[in-house]
Amino acid sequence: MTSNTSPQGSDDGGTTLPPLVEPAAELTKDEVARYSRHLIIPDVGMAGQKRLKNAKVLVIGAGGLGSPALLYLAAAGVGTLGIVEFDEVDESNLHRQIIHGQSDLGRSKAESARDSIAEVNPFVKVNLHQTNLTSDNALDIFADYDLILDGTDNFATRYLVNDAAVLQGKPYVWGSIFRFEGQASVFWDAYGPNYRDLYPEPPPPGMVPSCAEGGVLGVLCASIGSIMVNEAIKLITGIGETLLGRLMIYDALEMSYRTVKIRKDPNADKVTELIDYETFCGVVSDDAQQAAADSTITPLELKDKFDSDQKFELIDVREPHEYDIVHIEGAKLIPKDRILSGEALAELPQDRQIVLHCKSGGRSAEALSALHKAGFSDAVHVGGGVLGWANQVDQSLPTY
Ligand SMILES: Nc1ncnc2c1ncn2[C@@H]1O[C@H](COP(=O)(O)OP(=O)(O)OP(=O)(O)O)[C@@H](O)[C@H]1O
Repeated sequence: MTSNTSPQGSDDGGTTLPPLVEPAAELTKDEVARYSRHLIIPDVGMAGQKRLKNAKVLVIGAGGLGSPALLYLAAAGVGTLGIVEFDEVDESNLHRQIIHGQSDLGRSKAESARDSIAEVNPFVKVNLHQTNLTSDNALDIFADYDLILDGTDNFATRYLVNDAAVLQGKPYVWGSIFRFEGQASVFWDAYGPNYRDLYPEPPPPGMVPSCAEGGVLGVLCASIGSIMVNEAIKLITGIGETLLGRLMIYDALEMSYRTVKIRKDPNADKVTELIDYETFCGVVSDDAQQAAADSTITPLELKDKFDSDQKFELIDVREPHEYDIVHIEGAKLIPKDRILSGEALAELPQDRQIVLHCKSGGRSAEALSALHKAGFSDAVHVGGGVLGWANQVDQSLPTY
């Protein structure tokens, strides 16, 4: 998912920090052999590798960013890794979530990640937290770790991770990806800015498409995930200059990157407690929720409409390239933004009911709210969208 706004600023260098973790007492003979190419880098050396061994890193999400991050943290010799993940491996994950493979389809992502880590480095202890990270469990889970790495894809979890890290005085490595662009930074309220200094407010619901809606180049996950691990290693060992106070922006199409300064906002409200982040981020806007409350039909009800020869107009509000992947026979494509701007209203028939759908129901709910306001009071949308149709009505269709 991409970021809230385009940050402005100039870069004037990174931040050197004290090592986060004390060194472990010793490395075994096998560990010395395994990490020998690290040990002969003077900046890392025995002390740095022992710090990695003693480090406890919590990774939220074993998806696009979490996959390369977990593999490289494990390979680097981070002694304890925690994984927070509730989801299962889906076929559409495999082009980028390289910690999972074909035989893991349908398995718990957390368990699949644990098994891959054991292959990469059996010296790593892995703790599984097979749950959704929420305001109720975040502080308990974070308590056992030195450093948090956020590999998730939604704003509610990002603000939650930030606030829990602030409350516990812990550093937090953050990354985000969308199509060909990636961003990364380090937040540590005790020494510099936190995520809220960069993005004080979440974007309006529906304004920033997710990777599931907009797509992502698989290899971008490796580029940004490995930069996040690089930051984690520097924080743990105290070497180099971190991205604390800087935002790195990477463009894989242009093959360019830049960093901009992030300033701590002296007037920002202090984080004092965890809140309801779904509401804070308005995952679906109030207007859309209200519009959808009385005007949602199921994919099976849409099929009944087709079967009973009812007069209605089915409008697909996704983007043209999504329509090319899969669409419902008879649906007319009018992308959501053309409805929200009012531009497409004149194209809509007045003599029949309008039925909207998108991929899974979020965008069509936003468009539905606009249609109700424009006077199309009997318009409805299809909960579950084209994915629901493909799962419940026409299983021959592909999903994406
Ligand atoms: N609050 C949360 N707690 C635990 N895991 C989370 C939370 N929010 C997101 N995740 C996980 O973070 C991962 C993010 O991965 P990614 O951005 O590649 O998206 P995805 O959900 O796997 O795929 P897609 O968005 O294409 O369906 C997912 O595996 C998701 O389950």
